[in-house]
Amino acid sequence: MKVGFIGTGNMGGALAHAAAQSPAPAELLLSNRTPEKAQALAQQLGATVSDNETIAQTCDYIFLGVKPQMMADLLARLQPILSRRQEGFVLVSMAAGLTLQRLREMAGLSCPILRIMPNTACAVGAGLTLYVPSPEVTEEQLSAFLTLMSASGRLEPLEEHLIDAGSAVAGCGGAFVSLFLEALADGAVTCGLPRDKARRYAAQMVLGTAQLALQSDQHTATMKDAVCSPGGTTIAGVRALERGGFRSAAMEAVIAAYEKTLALKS
Ligand SMILES: NC(=O)C1=CN([C@@H]2O[C@H](COP(=O)(O)OP(=O)(O)OC[C@H]3O[C@@H](n4cnc5c(N)ncnc54)[C@H](OP(=O)(O)O)[C@@H]3O)[C@@H](O)[C@H]2O)C=CC1
Ligand SMILES: O=C(O)[C@@H]1CCC=N1
Repeated sequence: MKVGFIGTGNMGGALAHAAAQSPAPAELLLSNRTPEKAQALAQQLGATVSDNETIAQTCDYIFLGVKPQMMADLLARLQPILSRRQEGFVLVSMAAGLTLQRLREMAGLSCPILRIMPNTACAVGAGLTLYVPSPEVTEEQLSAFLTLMSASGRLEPLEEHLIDAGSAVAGCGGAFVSLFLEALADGAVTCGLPRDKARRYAAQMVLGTAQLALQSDQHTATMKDAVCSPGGTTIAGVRALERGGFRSAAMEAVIAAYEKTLALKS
């Protein structure tokens, strides 16, 4: 199987990392506007540097890793090549906000398309990828895609009308949590902890808390109560977060990301 990545930036690159770890080895072709980026990644992954046209002509799965605003131009350029092939390939779009219908219009084709919403943790096997296949995607194509991406972390099907809301938390949330990690580390550094320890402790604690939330049936409110001793240290910190509008800020971040995703459609 041949798998091509057009656009090997933050997200395309992370998915290429995952594809390189697939239990069903595939030949990986990488193309990027700035070729040095594709070259560096190809060296790391044992992949081949290619170009958009070759990928469109030869690959079974064509990952489109460009910004949503660049997708129309890219697909218009690929359209003559893809229309000559007619079948035997799947377009995989990771672009925020672009619906299957919009992608079909841009490609000028009713070919198999997988609309996915991954996150950057796919690079280390701890990602979450939401996906919605177009009706043209066969069971075999979907199954091969899921195997190809199985080293990326969890893969979950989602109805298309929910994918923008899912994207606001699963796709964008990594940036919000990174800010939180940075702030936690800054707090600990202010209290005298060396920077490397502060960063590591914060990341390990967030990882562990997320695992506890996923693996136990506890509500997060119960998890919070279990850390807060009456009259103790944690509740003093919780009070400070509430004073700063922490929960409201986190909600607003997700809602703002969702609203911006909707704006990308227009
Ligand atoms: N970053 C994330 O966490 C997530 C991103 N996404 C989606 O992934 C897509 C890419 O985002 P992201 O990786 O962050 O963006 P980046 O800017 O990091 O990557 C985009 C890449 O596409 C390359 N590129 C642009 N035009 C072309 C072209 N015509 N041919 C080949 N390569 C091209 C760019 O090259 P150059 O090196 O020259 O800039 C760049 O490396 C977006 O659609 C976004 O919505 C989805 C989920 C999460
Ligand atoms: O910021 C963005 O537009 C992309 C989409 C989801 C996460 N990052």
